[in-house]
Amino acid sequence: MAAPNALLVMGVSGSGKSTVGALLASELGWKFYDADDYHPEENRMKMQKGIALNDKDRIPWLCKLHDILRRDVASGQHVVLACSALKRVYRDILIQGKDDAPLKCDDLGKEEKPVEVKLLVVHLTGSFDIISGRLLRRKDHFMPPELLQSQFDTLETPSAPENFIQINVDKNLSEIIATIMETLK
Ligand SMILES: Nc1ncnc2c1ncn2[C@@H]1O[C@H](COP(=O)(O)OP(=O)(O)O)[C@@H](O)[C@H]1O
Ligand SMILES: O=C(O)[C@H](O)[C@@H](O)[C@H](O)[C@H](O)COP(=O)(O)O
Repeated sequence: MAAPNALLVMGVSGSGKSTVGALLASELGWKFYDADDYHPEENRMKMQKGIALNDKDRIPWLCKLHDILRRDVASGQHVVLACSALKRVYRDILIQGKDDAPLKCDDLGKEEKPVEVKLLVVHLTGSFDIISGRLLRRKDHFMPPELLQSQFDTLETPSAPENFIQINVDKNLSEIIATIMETLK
């Protein structure tokens, strides 16, 4: 694949997406988006109540994120997105949008030339024990640690032909960032 214009930092809740994504964006000088900031209030309330999201909850949210990625890429802006993107179909929506009605990602009108989101997926992977330990220590966050098992249950690990790397979250942050920077060289 040609050099990516967008990086997706994905994984279950507590895997380090927001932390790694923000550091990486700052290192690269790319724009950073945290998908958590784009959940509608209903989704946040649902998670706060300890109920896992389903496809119907997530798809409009992913479409909105696709629109943002495409808009930025079209203007020459490179982006880092931290987003759970647990299933393959969710990652496909981030790349291509979702054409079939009634959910329509394209609210931007017709562009003059096709815009391709060339995504490198960085999957932060780790054991349930390490990640749940981090979630239990994390303060002031709406996501209850009790939802972690459902995140592992939903997770579809990236596989070919997806353009991806996997990094274990037992590494420290500087090692993780260095690995990603090396991949981008
Ligand atoms: N590689 C790491 N080593 C140690 N702690 C980490 C690492 N990555 C993230 N953390 C910590 O783990 C917690 C969860 O990270 P966070 O970025 O909020 O995850 P996510 O966005 O995937 O939910 C935070 O308190 C963060 O500081
Ligand atoms: O698709 C989902 O179920 C959510 O996006 C979820 O995966 C995400 O993890 C929460 O928004 C909590 O946010 P943190 O990932 O920051 O814990």
